[in-house]
Amino acid sequence: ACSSKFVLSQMHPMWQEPLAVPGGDRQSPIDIAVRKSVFDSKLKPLITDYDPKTCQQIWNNGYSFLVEYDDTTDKSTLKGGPLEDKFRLCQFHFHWGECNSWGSEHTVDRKLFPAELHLVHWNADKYSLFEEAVVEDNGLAVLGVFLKIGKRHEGLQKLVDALPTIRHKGSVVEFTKFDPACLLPPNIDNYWTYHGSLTTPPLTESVTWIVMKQHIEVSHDQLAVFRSLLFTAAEEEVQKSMVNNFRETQPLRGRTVRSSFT
Ligand SMILES: COc1ccc2c(ccc[n+]2C(=O)c2ccc(S(N)(=O)=O)cc2)c1
Ligand SMILES: [Zn+2]
Repeated sequence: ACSSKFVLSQMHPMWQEPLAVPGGDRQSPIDIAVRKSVFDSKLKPLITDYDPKTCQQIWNNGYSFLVEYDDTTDKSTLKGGPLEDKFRLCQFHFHWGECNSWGSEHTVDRKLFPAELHLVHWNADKYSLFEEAVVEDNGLAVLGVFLKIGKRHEGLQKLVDALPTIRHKGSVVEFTKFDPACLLPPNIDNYWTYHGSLTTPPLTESVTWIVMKQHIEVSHDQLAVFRSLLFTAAEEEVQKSMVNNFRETQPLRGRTVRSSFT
């Protein structure tokens, strides 16, 4: 039973009605219908080059928790795959459910995963700041990785151990020397890619999505710690558990999802 103070799985206002963007015809997330995706042999392998020294802090922004990187130089970058330019890593975060039956944003043939990792990058060849890139068609590239419940993820544990120190919205702690490459699946050459949007406000249609076919495994207990976070700030009367912070899948509107594998 949940204690009186904590209203569990209170749907966060932002997610009660998935906001529709007027005229938005490239919204995210989507369902990836595998048999309708089109193999594109011109898609190159993805090249990630992350420097753990650029890791700066971890904080609760009231939607998710973010691990933020210094993106003032080209130290942590993503290129290749569907991308023409070099993109800089600015942050990664997750989306998850109140239970292990759902929580991911993208689905694969309508299959839901318990959580989804997003590594957010912006086009440093064309723009000089994230804020500039976030409103441009080719401004952002987000790498999505599905999480499944299984064996404990050793690399994730450092992050899980920091979560109790950022329980409330607005809390920030220093977090350094974390290599986000440890959160990628062994094979990053098998992925789907399509043009979409941010999945939280401002929902701007500036994202080249690259969703990994291969998932990573985390333990039940590790994911349970995600759910101990709160949407609410310390001073708020009613505390709300940070769960179900995912957006519903959006209409494809004629888009094609390409695959890098057959
Ligand atoms: C211009 O005002 C902004 C711009 C971006 C904001 C934001 C608030 C939260 C997240 N963001 C994000 O940057 C953001 C939001 C969603 C995602 S997602 N889930 O990867 O699509 C990535 C990044 C406000
Ligand atoms: Zn996200």
